[in-house]
This record gives sequence, C-alpha cells and structure tokens, in this order.
Amino acid sequence: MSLEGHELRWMKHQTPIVDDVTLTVQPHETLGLLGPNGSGKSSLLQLLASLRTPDTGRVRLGDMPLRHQSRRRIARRLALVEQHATTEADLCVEEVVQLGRTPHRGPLRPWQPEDERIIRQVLERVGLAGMRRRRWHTLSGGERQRVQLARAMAQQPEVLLLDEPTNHLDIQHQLDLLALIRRLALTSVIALHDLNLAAMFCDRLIVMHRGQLVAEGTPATVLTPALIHEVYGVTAVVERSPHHGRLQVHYLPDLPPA
Ligand SMILES: Nc1ncnc2c1ncn2[C@@H]1O[C@H](COP(=O)(O)OP(=O)(O)OP(=O)(O)O)[C@@H](O)[C@H]1O
Repeated sequence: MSLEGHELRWMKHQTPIVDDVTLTVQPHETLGLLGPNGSGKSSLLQLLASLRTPDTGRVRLGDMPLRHQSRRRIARRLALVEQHATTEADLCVEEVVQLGRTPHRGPLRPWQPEDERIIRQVLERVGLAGMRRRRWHTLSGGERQRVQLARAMAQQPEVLLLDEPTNHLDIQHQLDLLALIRRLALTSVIALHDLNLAAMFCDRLIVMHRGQLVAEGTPATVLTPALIHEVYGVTAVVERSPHHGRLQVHYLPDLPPA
C-alpha cells in the first residue's frame, strides 16, 4: 500500500514546523527520513499517521484520503512507533503488545485464538518471547523499544512509521531491528539519525531541514558531502564500502592525534 503526503504544512505559533512537504512512499518501499534535531521529522510522521491535522495539505493511504477517517480505520492499515512511546498503566510486555490488536477487535469480535497466535508470533520475531510476563516499568530503554515495535506489528499494518526506532538499542539490536523491518516488506518510513544505517537499510532517503524537504532520492544521490555539510554542518567523506557494497559516511571532525 502506498502512502502520500501532498503539500503538508503544520504551523505552531506562526512558525511552520512542517513546511510544504510532498512525498510518496511506494508499496513495500523502505524510506529513510533524515534531518538534524528539530528539523520536523517527528512532526511529519505524526501528520502522516493522522495524529496531527495539517493546516494545509492532505495525506492519502492507498486510495483512502485520511482526513475524516476514524482512528480505528486508519490503525488497521497504519502503525506508528513513536520516539518516546510509553504506557501509563502497570502492564506486562504481553499486555502492551495485545493493545496492538485493539483496532481489529470490537463488540462483535472478541479476543480469539488468532489474536493469541499473532501476539506469540510478534514476540518471537522481536526476541521478547521469554519476557512476556515482565512489567513494562522494569524494562530497559532498548527492551521497551522492541515491545513498542511488537505492538505495532500486532496491528498487522500495511504501512509502518517508525520514529528513531534504533534509539537505545545496542549495535546488534539496531542491525537486527532494521533487518527485521526490511523482512516485513511493509511500506515503511523510518526516521533515523545514523546515516550509515540509513544507507544500509533504506531504498530511498528524504532529508528535512528547518521543516522543509531539501533532498530526496537513493542513498547515493542524497548522501553527498555537500548535503551533509549543508544540513548537518559536518565535513564528511562518502565512499562505497568494499565490505557490504553500501555507502559509508566517514566524518572528519577535529580529532586528537591518533
Ligand atoms: N507542539 C509543539 N509546539 C511548539 N513547537 C513544537 C511542537 N512540536 C514540535 N515543535 C517544534 O518543531 C520543531 C520540529 O520538531 P520535531 O520533533 O518534529 O523535530 P525532529 O526532527 O523530530 O527532531 P529530533 O531529531 O530532535 O527528534 C522543533 O523545533 C520543535 O521544538
């Protein structure tokens, strides 16, 4: 299923936070959303997920315009893993993941063995099967991140939006999580700070800067030293890795002598 944002604009205190952004994510494509702190990535994801209403512009999920759609209807097709997702109640891991089934349940569709099977399967896939009874508030940041991904997967969405999902994760879990997202083969948008992970796992990248979309294309066309300097203010060299064949960004700050 495709996801489109057309001329999206969201203002706060007369300042555009997301400023005239148009993008299309093709079915099964993994799109990396890059940009420095405060450039508008989370705000854009919230507009795409219909958690915020744009001042102007529109979002379309497949052939369905999102404006005026119920949250429940959207949640059967699209899931967002937010950056600081939390849960208020004192729930265990399994109960948090069960919340992902909410959009599919209703008075005429109580909890069923199929829901149970889905919960077991997603917990396995994120490597948390052994932690199903652990209380949420006892989990580490990285474990919480994986529980929130499991909850989004339990929604069985066709479109998955992730806001810095590798925050808090150690290297192995960062690589495992992004590889898992690729294997899911959903339409996905992933906000990332790590340019090398973005180059390794994304089909295409977009770059936000001060609320605007300033670059769009394959990692090879987007991740140039000029763009990295312009947007992040950092000097870098970009090469194709002889080891994995993807682009590799080397930062060149002032370093102490080696
Ligand atoms: N509700 C709000 N009210 C006022 N300003 C806001 C609001 N939400 C976001 N902003 C501002 O909009 C800008 C973009 O924020 P956003 O969280 O979208 O950026 P981001 O690219 O996701 O940043 P980060 O990489 O630090 O997570 C920031 O300057 C932020 O302070």
